[in-house]
Amino acid sequence: MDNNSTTDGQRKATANRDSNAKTKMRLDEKITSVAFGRSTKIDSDKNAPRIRICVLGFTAVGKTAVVVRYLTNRFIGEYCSGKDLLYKKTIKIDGFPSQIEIADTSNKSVNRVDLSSVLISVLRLNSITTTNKQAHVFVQMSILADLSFPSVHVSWADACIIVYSIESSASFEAAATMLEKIQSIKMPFYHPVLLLANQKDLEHLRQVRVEDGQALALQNNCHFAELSAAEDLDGVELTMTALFRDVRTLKSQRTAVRQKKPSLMHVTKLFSSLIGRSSSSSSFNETDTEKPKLKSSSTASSLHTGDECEIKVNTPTEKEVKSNKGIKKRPSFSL
Ligand SMILES: Nc1nc2c(ncn2[C@@H]2O[C@H](COP(=O)(O)OP(=O)(O)OP(=O)(O)O)[C@@H](O)[C@H]2O)c(=O)[nH]1
Repeated sequence: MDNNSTTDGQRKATANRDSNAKTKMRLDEKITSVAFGRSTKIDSDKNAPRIRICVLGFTAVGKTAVVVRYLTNRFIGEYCSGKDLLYKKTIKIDGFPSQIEIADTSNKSVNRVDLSSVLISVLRLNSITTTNKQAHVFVQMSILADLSFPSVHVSWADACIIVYSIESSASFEAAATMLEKIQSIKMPFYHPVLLLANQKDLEHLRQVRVEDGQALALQNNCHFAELSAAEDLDGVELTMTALFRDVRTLKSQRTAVRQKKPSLMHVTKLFSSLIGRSSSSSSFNETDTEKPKLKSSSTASSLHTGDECEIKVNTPTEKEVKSNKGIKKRPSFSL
């Protein structure tokens, strides 16, 4: 009995030490990791563009292993998972700093719906005939499967990395479904996705051919790489950097387009000046050369106050009219 409790105590102490070591590993090299959704100060260049990545995939395919490998250059073997984590680091891409934020999602996350408990309540609620019950459960299951999908993380991200393992065809099928869901969330915009086949070192256990991965990536217009987080440090580095570069280029292109887009103010001004010009040209053909100015003034004021100010400078106010200020006086003749 005593022996057992001592062993338990020792096991707990070892587990604590291990988890502390893992946390330490995550926090060095200026990497911050927090629960997804919490805000932290980033110890970095605030002007550097931000790149947000969401890593998702089937259970135990090496999502955390890939992220930690990229951020720390290390492969540890066992990772404390079970919750969604957000890693932050400032890196240089082609010599320019970028703030990288990587959301590492976990299928065991307590933040998302606890599938088993919801499923049990669904089954309890079903007091109908067996056939109907089966159909019902099937529908509920598909809804629940959707609830487990990290839609919030995907919407938040600029790009996604879907990880599967070459030794698990189930993880490959899950990756295909996730790809579809991402496209449906991000439509109609192009959203960079990296389809990452991990655990390449387990060649003898391979279930997914490299051609199948390539074909799926091609069908969905996304990046593809097959590597091993355990053995291929350069591969992880190059693949991730290529994705970040793609995101950065895309973001700067979108910003440029947004800046070029005429603002509402611009459009209104343009419109009012066009209306002003057209009305003035039509009235210009009439008789009085002074009239267009007055007409354009009234049209502009109803459309845009900015133009009104400009034009009013030349238009005498009621007060000015009364005091005869601002009106060209006719030369007076005295007999
Ligand atoms: N052989 C080999 N094992 C790997 C590789 N990448 C990860 N693993 C192992 O796969 C297991 C799962 O790795 P994790 O990184 O925790 O996987 P995960 O997808 O984050 O897991 P969940 O968040 O629990 O879904 C661990 O035991 C890792 O050591 C790899 O490239 N090769």
